Amino acid sequence: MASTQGIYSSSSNVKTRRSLLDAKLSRREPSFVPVSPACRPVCPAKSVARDTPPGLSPISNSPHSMATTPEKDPISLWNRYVDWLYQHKDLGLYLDVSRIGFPDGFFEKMDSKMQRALAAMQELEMGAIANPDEGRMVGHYWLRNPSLAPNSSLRLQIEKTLDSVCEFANKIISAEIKPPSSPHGRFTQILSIGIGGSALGPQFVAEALAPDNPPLKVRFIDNTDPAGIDHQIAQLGPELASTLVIVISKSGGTPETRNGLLEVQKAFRDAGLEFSKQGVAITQENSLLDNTARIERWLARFPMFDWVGGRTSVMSAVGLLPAALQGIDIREMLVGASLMDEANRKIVVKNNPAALLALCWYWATDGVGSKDMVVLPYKDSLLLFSRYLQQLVMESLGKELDLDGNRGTRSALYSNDRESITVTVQEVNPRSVGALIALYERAVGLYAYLVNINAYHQPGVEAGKKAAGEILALQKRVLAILNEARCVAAESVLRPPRYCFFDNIEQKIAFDADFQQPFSGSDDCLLQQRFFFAPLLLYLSPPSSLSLLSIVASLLSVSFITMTSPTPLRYVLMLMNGDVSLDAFIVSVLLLNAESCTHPSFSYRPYAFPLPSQSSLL
Ligand SMILES: O=P(O)(O)OC[C@H]1O[C@H](O)[C@H](O)[C@@H](O)[C@@H]1O
Repeated sequence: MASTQGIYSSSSNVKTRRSLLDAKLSRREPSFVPVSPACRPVCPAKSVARDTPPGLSPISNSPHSMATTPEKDPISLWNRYVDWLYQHKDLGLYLDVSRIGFPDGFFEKMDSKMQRALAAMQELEMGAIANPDEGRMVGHYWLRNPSLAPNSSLRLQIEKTLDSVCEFANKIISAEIKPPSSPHGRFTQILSIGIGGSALGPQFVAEALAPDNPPLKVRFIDNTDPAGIDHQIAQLGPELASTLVIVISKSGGTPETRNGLLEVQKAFRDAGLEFSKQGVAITQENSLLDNTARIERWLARFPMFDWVGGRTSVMSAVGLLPAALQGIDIREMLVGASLMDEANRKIVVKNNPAALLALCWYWATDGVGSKDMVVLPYKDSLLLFSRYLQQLVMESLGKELDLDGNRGTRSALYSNDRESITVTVQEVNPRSVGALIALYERAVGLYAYLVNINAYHQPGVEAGKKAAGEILALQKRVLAILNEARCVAAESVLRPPRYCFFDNIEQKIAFDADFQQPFSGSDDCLLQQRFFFAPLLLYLSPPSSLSLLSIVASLLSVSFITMTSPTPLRYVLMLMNGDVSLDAFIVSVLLLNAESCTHPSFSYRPYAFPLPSQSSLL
């Protein structure tokens, strides 16, 4: 038996307990998933869901109660459990919503809204343009039942891709396709490079379902942190020669993924290996990645369809290929998801687990996302389900991620008036994992309809990627200036100079004062060209903005900044590199007349550092 629990906590309440709970949490790491729809206040002035319809009594005995106090009497609670328990016998899946405090009549009150949501879902499944921003259909449900695809060409695409995934995986596992220079004579490792929707699904499936000794072991590069990438490559060591590198990117142009690819390709070159003989791309046709893979003649390419969103792509080649290579029965996963989809089409809410979940979310969060959802997997192998759900819910329902903590048994939670939902599967196997994924995908879709938002478009994602392009260009210009200074300095002294001054840096790089640094902290997007010269003190003059400073910080991979006080309008910002000790400051940046230090990218703390004059340093 394996359970996962969704618990609802009001943000402020949970926040105060965060540090305590953070310390206690270990393997059963919860994820906090806001279910707030975008563009709505998090704290509602007035509850939408809790308006008890005329003639209905809230659960609490007190007529003045908000009906938020869950049922406490054990017999009533038992009756509630018996009344509401949803069971899917073929899937061995149980959904218990009895500890959500909705009153009698709530489901009836919501029925017309839910019926509209179900009808919209039906249209979506029939091929409606559910993502109007991009003029796209939304078809992840067809992936597990191609006969539902709105036309035969889409159906064939799905079936052909599934067949080719299975065929390729079999050939790799049986060593019919092998790496050119591996002493093992076959592929033994997978290195998957991708981020967000192109990483979390495959990671979850691997953690949940991979056998102890899979035919190929999988590793992931899912961030642009150079240390993390180096670590993965170092761990592979000589096995790089028998590693299948799968690069996953729907758009084919995500900078983080590209950085990972460039670093891995460099490792292949350094080891005298030919990357193209071991590289596989999963991406949309004609994307940058697709074209690169085609021109460089990589080992294989698999399509990602424009009608599948990244966060719901785990049943496409994105999730299926890595899973099949680990010996996971992907057809069973698809069967599980398809059976769950069938259940989720039922119009009687009590018989429809996704509708039940969506309505409970609606109730628990007042229909305006007034609480955060905490997901606690009670089974280690489902640990990553919470991370997977974070992205699914966060990107679909569009609120920033909030981290908080609550832990305890269900009854402890309940006695503290925490509402919760428990999903239980009899066994964690491909079928039940497929079903879990399908359950939440649909619940998110239905909930989005209930709160009147579109779960399928992604405003901000493309804008974010564009902004990333701008910052990369700016970083290059800053880097050129820093490197120029390094060359000049290197001519005059044998060891790296301790202090450096940069005049007119903003003019030199044509820095736009309004530029908003879209990333925080130490994103390092220029792995290939890292600035390796590290002066002790770096002066920027004239006054530079904190956005510019943050770019310098990212180039130097610094992890935090401190600020001197109390000199008004005069700041020394200490940038400290994570891998040096406190007394070995890598660089500090002197900003004169800097703007107010309230930039959200950094945390500041007073640091008693004497502000030296330039002459005393030289
Ligand atoms: O698959 P890609 O196009 O490389 O995108 C990977 C990921 O990029 C960002 O993180 C987006 O927020 C995600 O929605 C997306 O899944």
